[in-house]
Amino acid sequence: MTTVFERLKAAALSDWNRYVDHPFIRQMEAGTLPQPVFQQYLIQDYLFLIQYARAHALAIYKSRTLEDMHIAQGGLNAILGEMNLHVRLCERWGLSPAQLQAAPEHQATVAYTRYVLDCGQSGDLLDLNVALAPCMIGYAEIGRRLAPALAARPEHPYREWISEYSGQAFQQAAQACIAHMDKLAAHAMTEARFAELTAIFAQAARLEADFWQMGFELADHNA
Ligand SMILES: Cc1ncc(CO)c(N)n1
Repeated sequence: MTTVFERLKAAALSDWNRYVDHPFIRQMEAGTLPQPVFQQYLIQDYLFLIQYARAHALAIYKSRTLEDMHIAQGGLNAILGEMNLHVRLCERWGLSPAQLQAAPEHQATVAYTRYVLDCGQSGDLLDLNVALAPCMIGYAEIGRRLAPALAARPEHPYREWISEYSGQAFQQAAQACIAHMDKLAAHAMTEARFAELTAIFAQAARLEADFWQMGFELADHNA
């Protein structure tokens, strides 16, 4: 059976591909991504995850059943766990969590996180899950794609990042997200609704591509 996620991805394929196949990802895979670009990205991603955790918490609030609440809680836990990666890597560069939190949010971070939060505030749990989906499922797809680069190169500079997203915990969180969208759509999906959801999904995918691009811009700016 085709999942709602597969239908959304097919309907927004060019935006999806610009996100998961961005030069940032290609350079990361090859190990040629400049370190300052990665650092700027990761600092913004820490700020992103704080807001993104709020969006998962909003999904708990938007849940009308305990079952949905538990699923949303699983998503929240995955995000809070993911931030350990950011703290660990940034610590090595001499940045404490307090310093990370004090960094100014870039427009791309503000745009993406507040867009997702607004989808949840103005819409229902399905709208919110579709807005959250490119993040969870896209990073899992990227993790799987980049994992073979680690086997080929034991000293890969982006080993920890790739391991995080290709790892079982994150892969499972992405699978849960796919299954949850199917469950919610079984109650609420019409063809008109699908068109609206595609617009949300495509917008979030474009905001993801802008997020990668921001790393290059900030590194250029600070050079
Ligand atoms: C921008 C962005 N999208 C998705 C993820 C995966 O949680 C992340 N950490 N950051």
